[in-house]
Amino acid sequence: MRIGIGYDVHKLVKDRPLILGGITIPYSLGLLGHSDADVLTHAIMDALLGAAALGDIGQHFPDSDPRYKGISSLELLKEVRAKLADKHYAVNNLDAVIVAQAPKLAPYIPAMRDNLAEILGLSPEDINVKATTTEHLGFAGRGEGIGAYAVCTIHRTGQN
Ligand SMILES: Nc1ccn([C@@H]2O[C@H](COP(=O)(O)O)[C@@H](O)[C@H]2O)c(=O)n1
Ligand SMILES: C[C@@]1(CO)OP(=O)(O)OP(=O)(O)OC[C@H]1O
Repeated sequence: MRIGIGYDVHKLVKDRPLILGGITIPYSLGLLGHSDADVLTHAIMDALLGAAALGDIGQHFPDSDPRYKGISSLELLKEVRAKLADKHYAVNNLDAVIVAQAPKLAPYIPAMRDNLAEILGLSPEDINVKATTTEHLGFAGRGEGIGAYAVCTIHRTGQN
């Protein structure tokens, strides 16, 4: 059994959609990035890559590469799953926290879990997503950005 951790932050700006776990959430602001800036999925990918000692998403999907401009982070997550499979690793479970003062995310979390589970070939029971405010403290509390943390465990499926 191996564990991994991921953390990411994106800035909230006007005229961008807010996409978390592949779900578009109605809000006046969205996250800025080269991809769709799905900060939750980014933290999860970094946790998975970390567990497999495969570096981080910036190394695999550089933000200088036009192939990734505007890409759905769920597409990148599929690639991360494949990269782990190439090294004979599969995911057991993951847990994540989205740090956002607003909007209220709880109603969207079941759909995020379903999306992530489908792509990772897991049951939604193997995926937990939580949300927290920071009680108006710091960049997230001021509504300047959204952060996400993720941890996961993976196991070997065969000989490396
Ligand atoms: N963007 C958010 C932040 C929090 N929640 C939910 O609200 C509950 C209370 O949050 P605190 O930061 O005051 O602990 C928490 O249980 C979250 O589920 C949310 O839905 N969206
Ligand atoms: C996801 C990638 C894809 O080019 O771009 P961004 O959306 O800017 O996200 P970031 O968290 O900065 O990670 C870098 C890249 O991997």
